Amino acid sequence: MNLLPVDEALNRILARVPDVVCERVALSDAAGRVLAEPVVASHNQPPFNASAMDGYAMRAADVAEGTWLEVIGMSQAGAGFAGAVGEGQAVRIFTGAPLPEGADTVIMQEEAERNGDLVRFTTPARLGHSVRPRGYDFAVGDMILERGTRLGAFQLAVAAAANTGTVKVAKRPKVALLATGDELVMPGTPLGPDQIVASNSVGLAASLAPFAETVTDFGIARDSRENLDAVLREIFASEPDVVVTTGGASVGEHDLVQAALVDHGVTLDFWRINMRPGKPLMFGTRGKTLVFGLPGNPVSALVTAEILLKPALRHWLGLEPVEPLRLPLLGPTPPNTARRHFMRARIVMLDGMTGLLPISETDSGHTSSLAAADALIVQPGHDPGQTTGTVVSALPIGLG
Ligand SMILES: Nc1nc2c(c(=O)[nH]1)N[C@H]1C(S)=C(S)[C@@H](COP(=O)(O)OP(=O)(O)OC[C@H]3O[C@@H](n4cnc5c(N)ncnc54)[C@H](O)[C@@H]3O)O[C@H]1N2
Ligand code: MOO
Repeated sequence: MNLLPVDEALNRILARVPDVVCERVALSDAAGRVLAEPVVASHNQPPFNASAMDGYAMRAADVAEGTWLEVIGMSQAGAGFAGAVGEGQAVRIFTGAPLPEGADTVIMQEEAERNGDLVRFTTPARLGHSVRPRGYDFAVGDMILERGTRLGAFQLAVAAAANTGTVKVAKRPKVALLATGDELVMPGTPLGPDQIVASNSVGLAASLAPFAETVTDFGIARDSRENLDAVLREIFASEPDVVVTTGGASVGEHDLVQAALVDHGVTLDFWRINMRPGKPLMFGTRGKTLVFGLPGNPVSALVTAEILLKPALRHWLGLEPVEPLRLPLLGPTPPNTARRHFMRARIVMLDGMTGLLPISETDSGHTSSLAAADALIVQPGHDPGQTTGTVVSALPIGLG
């Protein structure tokens, strides 16, 4: 049987991903989005030399043990001292307030002794101490955030600090999901004889949502061409960017998905990959729409989403690929078949060493073991099995 190598499958998918399309959004709507244009500082931060402490500002050279300085005024955040600090003088200052002209150092109030308008210090002055110089955080023209950065809490905060009102981000794809199978019922439904709860679309929706503008679940199509055709018509009429079906991808008589997709105008690029789980995955395009036919087995569906779908969506948004981890095995791995194996594993600390604890369960219908996994060990085809301590590659999973 002709099975496509995993890397070639991924390259063929990535080749079909369109170039990043930009859109401008308010910073307040940008959480989780990926920058399509860098954020560049248009002002200095802090905009002026600022105190990092509540205390006193003076010239370091004037501070000596027992020497009293005259307190000539106050500098508060938002209301700096208008004058200048001269020899033998100090200004009461608060955190974030502008350092007055003439002053070069701040000493915190815990190290000051105040007597009326006079102040002296219990420690020597260190020139420039407790002063944040103008532009110390970032200066005009600095690239604060690169293109391809995902905007999390810290990135949004620095963009806000840089006075950014809107950002240019990558437009996200609209994703359509469809489960197929006569045996499936929606989660929460009492099970009848021979029925199985449809779990794939719930998992896939969560997996893909961080990369998508919308993830629309088109429910369950039955194993009849009539029903499948009706749902596919509805899906394609909604003009999705990415369609993901699960089930019916294999060779059984009820595996109708491939023929139906082709009849609905999908050009099949490949079917069947040299990986486990996930062998019967199909991929094609319909115009600009990417179409993934994932296997029905729940572990196969969610693992192929990690290995092939999420990298495609990352590429869509201009995000760099996730680098594999290199970690020691905390238990042995068994010999592999000819297919590249993405083996479930937990990342744990054992005897002070962080490593990969292989999960022995390899069945592609065994969902509870996948729920316990943090990573997939990448076991090459024909790997003879590795001993504890061997450093191997693994992909972190379940991350946005
Ligand atoms: N003769 C062969 N049989 C099979 C082969 C093969 O090469 N020759 N490949 C096996 C492999 S590998 C996989 S993977 C599966 C994939 O099969 P399908 O994509 O056709 O999936 P189904 O038959 O529709 O379902 C398989 C399994 O998964 C359950 N399922 C389906 N959809 C869902 C869902 N949305 N949520 C939860 N569970 C779902 C379904 O009930 C079945 O138990 O084929 C092997 N067979
Ligand atoms: O590829 Mo199937 O996913 O091995 O069970």
